[in-house]
Amino acid sequence: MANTWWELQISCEPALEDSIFWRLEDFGSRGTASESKGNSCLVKAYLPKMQVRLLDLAALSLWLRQDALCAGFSIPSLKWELIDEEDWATSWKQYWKPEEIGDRFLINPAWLPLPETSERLIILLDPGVAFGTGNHATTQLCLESLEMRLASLPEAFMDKSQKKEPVVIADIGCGSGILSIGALLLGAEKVYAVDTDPLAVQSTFSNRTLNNIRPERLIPAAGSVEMVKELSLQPVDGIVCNILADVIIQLIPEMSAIAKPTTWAIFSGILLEQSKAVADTLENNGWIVATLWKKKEWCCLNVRRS
Ligand SMILES: C[S@@+](CC[C@H](N)C(=O)[O-])C[C@H]1O[C@@H](n2cnc3c(N)ncnc32)[C@H](O)[C@@H]1O
Repeated sequence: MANTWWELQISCEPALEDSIFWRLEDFGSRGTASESKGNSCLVKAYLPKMQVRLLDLAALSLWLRQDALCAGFSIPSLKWELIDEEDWATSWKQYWKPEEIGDRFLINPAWLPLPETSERLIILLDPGVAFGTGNHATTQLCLESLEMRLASLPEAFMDKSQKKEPVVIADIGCGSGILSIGALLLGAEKVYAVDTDPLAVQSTFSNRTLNNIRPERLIPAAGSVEMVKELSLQPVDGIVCNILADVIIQLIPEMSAIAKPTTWAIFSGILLEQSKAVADTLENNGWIVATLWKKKEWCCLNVRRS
C-alpha cells in the first residue's frame, strides 16, 4: 500500500530518550516525538513502510536493548504498527508546540497561529519528514551559537568606518533548514544549505518559501561539503554543521577547501564523550577550538581557523 508508515512506540527511562532519538534518526526515522509518562518516557517514531522490513524492526529492538544494558538502564519496550499517511501527519504534528530558543528565537509550527506579540525572531517551520524542529539539544546549541557569532553592534552605535561586512554561511546537513533560516534572520547575507538526503533539501526549499526568504539568500542543494565548494565561488565566512560525530570527523578535512583564515565554524551532534576525538581532528586540520557548550549529554564546538 502506498504512503503507509510504521509507527514505533518506545517506552523507556527518561535518561535514555536522547540515545533512542539518535538511534532512530540513524535508522531512518522521518519524525520523532516524545512525551513524559510519569517516571517513564514514550518516544514515537515514524518510518515509511517501504524502507523498513519486519526483520529491520527486530534488529532495532535488539540495538535498543543493547544500548540500554550498556548504559545500565532497564530495557525499553518497543511496539510497532502500520498507519496511513493522514494518521502519520496528525500524530506527529500534535506533539509539536511553539518553542523559544536562546535569547532571540521562537520556533513556530507552520500550522499554528503566530503569537500576537513577540520581540523574538520567528522561524516558521514545517519540517515534513526532515530532522530539525528545534526541540533537540544539538539544534538549540547551534542556534544559540549562531546568536553569539552573528551578534553585532546595533548600527546606531557604529561609526562610519565600521561597515557591516556581508556574512556568507554553509549549513552542512541542513535538515529542515532551521539553522540556515536562523542565520539569515540574525543578519547573514546568504546561506548555502546542503544535505545528502533529498527530502531534507526539499524541506529546506519549502521552509524558505514559508519564511518569505528571497531565493538568492538561501540556496539549498543535495550534497555535502563538495557541493558548497561547487556553488560558492569564494570561501565562506561561517560553517554550521549538526551531524553525528563520526560523520563530522570524516568531513573536517574537506572543509579546509571552503574556509579562509577568518572562517569560524559551529559543530554539534557530538556526544560529550566524543568531543575529544572531534576536537583533535579539528586541530589537526588547522582549526582552533574556542569553546565547548553543552546541553544534556550533547555538546557544540565553536571553532575558528588558526
Ligand atoms: C541532525 S540532522 C540536523 C538538521 C538541522 N541542521 C538541525 O540542526 O536541526 C543531520 C542532517 O545531516 C544530514 N547528513 C548526514 N550525513 C551528511 C553528510 N555527510 N553531508 C551532509 N549532510 C548529511 C542528514 O540527512 C540530516 O538531515
